Amino acid sequence: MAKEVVDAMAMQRALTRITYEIIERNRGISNLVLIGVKTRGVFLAHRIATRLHQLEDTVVPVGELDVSEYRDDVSVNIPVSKDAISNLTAPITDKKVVLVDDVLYTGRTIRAAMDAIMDLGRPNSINLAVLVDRGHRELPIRADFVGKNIPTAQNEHIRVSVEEVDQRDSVEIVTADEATK
Ligand SMILES: O=P(O)(O)OC[C@H]1O[C@H](OP(=O)(O)OP(=O)(O)O)[C@H](O)[C@@H]1O
Ligand SMILES: O=c1cc[nH]c(=O)[nH]1
Repeated sequence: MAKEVVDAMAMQRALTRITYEIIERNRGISNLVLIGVKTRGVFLAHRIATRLHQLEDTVVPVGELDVSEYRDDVSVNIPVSKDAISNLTAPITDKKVVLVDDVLYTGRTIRAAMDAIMDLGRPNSINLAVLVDRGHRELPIRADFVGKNIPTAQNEHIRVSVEEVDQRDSVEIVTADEATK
């Protein structure tokens, strides 16, 4: 059975709060680049960029990162490469990078994401924004901006749905069995 823990309004509010926190933490948004982790992190990054544009009247670039082949727990461990990042035209050296993902769990995806970014150049800083932190980290990684902390059991799964691909915005806790359906 799925239990909704964040509805569409709450997701919008969380993304708006994260946007304000990004502006505050960076004392503005000059030199900022957002990098969304596929799949749903990319859509969340674009939503944050839209809010940044509305609030600061500045277009912040959004890169798209696909680390699915590069995580260290898949059977073939291919070294992460800068080619995993698309849509970015300007160099990221000296930029303040904010990585955006929907769920932070073991931290392995974010570790792979940081490898890909460091392969591209030397950013001034990398911060992490996630919609949900569900705990159970296996690496020393934490998020700087969190939409909602949702304590979970190992055998549960967080399912994030976004309008752009799932025709609705929500966060649900589902059983591991349901997650594979
Ligand atoms: O902290 P971790 O243990 O790495 O888990 C978090 C990652 O898992 C999910 O991606 P998934 O691999 O399911 O791909 P998807 O986003 O395309 O569904 C989620 O979107 C995060 O990227
Ligand atoms: O619960 C989880 C764990 C990893 N990735 C998800 O999307 N949900």
